[in-house]
Amino acid sequence: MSSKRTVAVIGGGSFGTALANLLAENGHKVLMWMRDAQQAEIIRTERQSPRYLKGISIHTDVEPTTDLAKVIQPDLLFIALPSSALRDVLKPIADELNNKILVSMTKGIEANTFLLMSQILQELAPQAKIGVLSGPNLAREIAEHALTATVIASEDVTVCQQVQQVLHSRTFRVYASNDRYGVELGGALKNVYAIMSGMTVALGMGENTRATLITRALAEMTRFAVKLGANPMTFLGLAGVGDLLVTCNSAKSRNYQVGYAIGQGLSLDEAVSRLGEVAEGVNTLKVLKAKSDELGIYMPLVTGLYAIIFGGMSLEKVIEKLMLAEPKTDVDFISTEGF
Ligand SMILES: NC(=O)C1=CN([C@@H]2O[C@H](COP(=O)(O)OP(=O)(O)OC[C@H]3O[C@@H](n4cnc5c(N)ncnc54)[C@H](OP(=O)(O)O)[C@@H]3O)[C@@H](O)[C@H]2O)C=CC1
Ligand SMILES: O=C(CO)COP(=O)(O)O
Repeated sequence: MSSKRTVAVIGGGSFGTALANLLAENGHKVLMWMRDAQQAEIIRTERQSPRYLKGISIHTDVEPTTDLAKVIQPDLLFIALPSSALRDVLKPIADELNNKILVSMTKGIEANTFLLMSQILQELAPQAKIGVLSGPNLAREIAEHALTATVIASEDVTVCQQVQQVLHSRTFRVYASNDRYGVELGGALKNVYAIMSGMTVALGMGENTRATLITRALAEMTRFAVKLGANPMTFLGLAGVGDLLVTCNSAKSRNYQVGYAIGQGLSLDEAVSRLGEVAEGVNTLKVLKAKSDELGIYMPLVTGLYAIIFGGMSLEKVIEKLMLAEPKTDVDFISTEGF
């Protein structure tokens, strides 16, 4: 059993709150930073979040705070901010983050730089020890104690060990990996395919279609990752196929919900504002399309979804292009040759 410590969580949305509860249930004191003082006060007094994870009680050892100087006191910090906010929130306190253990839970890619969140952390705090937590981890299911597994990825084995120690519980199992880049890339890329999957479900397209989509999505994201130097084997693990399966199959996934709403005929803006929470796949689709074009990587699903959402192409046209494209071989994506 791990020794009890004080741990910080930066970000008080669905995932930050679910993780803070897990840590507190394991006996740790948790400082949870959020930007909104009113939300913090409601959590303090009512032990419920007014916006996220409705109906979930927030443990009394989770202390909400809007004070960044206070939240950076512990040695171990989990970061659960949207990718669009991570750099801006942490930049003013970057110097204080050096020599800490920083674990990113954010599944996104920075626009313009194509940096993953742990790479931004490294840039901001070069002396920090960095890890990435990723896997099939729907926040609500974690908060409801559904049996869940995840991956902590870091080049530094002590980071993996410490995260396993503070988080392991009867309902939450943490596997270790040394492939930080692959684990993080898997978590970011799958959001795009979850949008697509939600769309096919809204359109009543059947189980053969969804199984094909998910399998070809795995091929496509692995092909992309291999071209960027990641280990394809990582994509067969929890942070690859595991996370792809859960988000492409669950109506609890916000990215799936955005796709579903678009499939019902809503515009992207309407779908995103109806959601009211972060759906990282929308930005990831843009940056992924730009990067795959730049590097000349064959990504027909990304190209097709981009054409529908940002190019005004009809779904029928995209389906026709995908189905009638040049014949290919099946498991081509593990090899770096021949495609
Ligand atoms: N939810 C899930 O199941 C999972 C989420 N993730 C990842 O975790 C990350 C966070 O997602 P999640 O917690 O679900 O998101 P939510 O939408 O539930 O919450 C977002 C949180 O970030 C805050 N926030 C938004 N913009 C800013 C900003 N500019 N500055 C400071 N704080 C801001 C929000 O505050 P406010 O309420 O004031 O707007 C809120 O506390 C995402 O990258 C997501 O992909 C990963 C695995 C599972
Ligand atoms: O990453 C997730 C589950 O692992 C959550 O996905 P959504 O952001 O689509 O809800």
